[in-house]
Amino acid sequence: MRLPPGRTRGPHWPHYPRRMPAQPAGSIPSSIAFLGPEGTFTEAALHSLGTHSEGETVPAPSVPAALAMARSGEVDAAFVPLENSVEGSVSPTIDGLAAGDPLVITREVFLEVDFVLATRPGVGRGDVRRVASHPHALAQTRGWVAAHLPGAEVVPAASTADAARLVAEGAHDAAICPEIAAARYGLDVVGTGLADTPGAVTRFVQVERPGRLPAPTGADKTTLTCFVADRTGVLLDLLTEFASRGISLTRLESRPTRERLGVYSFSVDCEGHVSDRRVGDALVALHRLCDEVRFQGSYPRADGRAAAPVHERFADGAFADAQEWVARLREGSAG
Ligand SMILES: O=C(O)C(=O)C[C@]1(C(=O)O)C=C[C@@H](O)C=C1
Repeated sequence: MRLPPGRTRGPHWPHYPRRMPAQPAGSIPSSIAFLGPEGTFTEAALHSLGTHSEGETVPAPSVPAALAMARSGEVDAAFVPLENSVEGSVSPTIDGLAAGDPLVITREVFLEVDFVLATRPGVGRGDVRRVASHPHALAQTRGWVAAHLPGAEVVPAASTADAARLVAEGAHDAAICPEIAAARYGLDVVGTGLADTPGAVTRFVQVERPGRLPAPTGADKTTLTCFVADRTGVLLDLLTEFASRGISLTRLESRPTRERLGVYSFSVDCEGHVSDRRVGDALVALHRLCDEVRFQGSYPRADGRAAAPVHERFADGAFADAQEWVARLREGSAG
């Protein structure tokens, strides 16, 4: 099962891991930091786009480090995991985008993830006493590890590829990682199909300093973080602004603000682009309602799902008509 020596990248990149269909072109920054080291799912997702040569992609040791590189201008963009269909959101990304200098999402990519067990040549599955991986990967393979490596110590690593690198250095016995990471660090694959839920998908995002807003495509998403006062019904008020304009949410979660226990912000993905009148109108309302709304980008959706049909009541023309009507009233006309 071991890949031939030296076969790290190249012919197998386009084939594995599998990218989800309907990837939009998006904007192409010239340098991009990704959660590294080489061999992570994040790197695989980035390369699956086929838009970057190796020299333009820079491995970062962590999600906060990748975001810091984009904020400082050391690179044009960062590419990081945001959520997984089994394990949920990647909190260093959600929280890292909600605080600090603004960054906006300009592209999303979905990648199916599955894991292998990788060891140094000669170390069998029965020899594994310490197994390492990224916490999200450990969570997605908990059942497999309990069944096949009972009693092994489970150690978190900065990424799946970092776990593979540490195994190659002798720090741990085995890594749970992508097959490409096993190949990259010269490890043997001694177990495949480790995911407890086959077909799991991770969503990755490209983020940049504000300045480039991807053009609307008709199938877009907008991401926001809403900071609200701690008062009864505020979440209902917030949701009403979307529902009353026919805007479907694709993700909603609360995150602690770190101010004190019980004070949360809401991280929201909704359908539509800020240049759609209904989305712009909802943002106007949220700006009034919330202590702060952080706009985190409008970008083409890449999950292959069609946008929910927009009722004519919520189409751009309906908003334009209504605004013109009010303008006429303000000029003294009867409407
Ligand atoms: O460690 C990696 O390979 C990553 O790209 C990170 C990450 C994550 O953050 O969830 C990405 C996909 C998998 O779910 C496991 C780990």
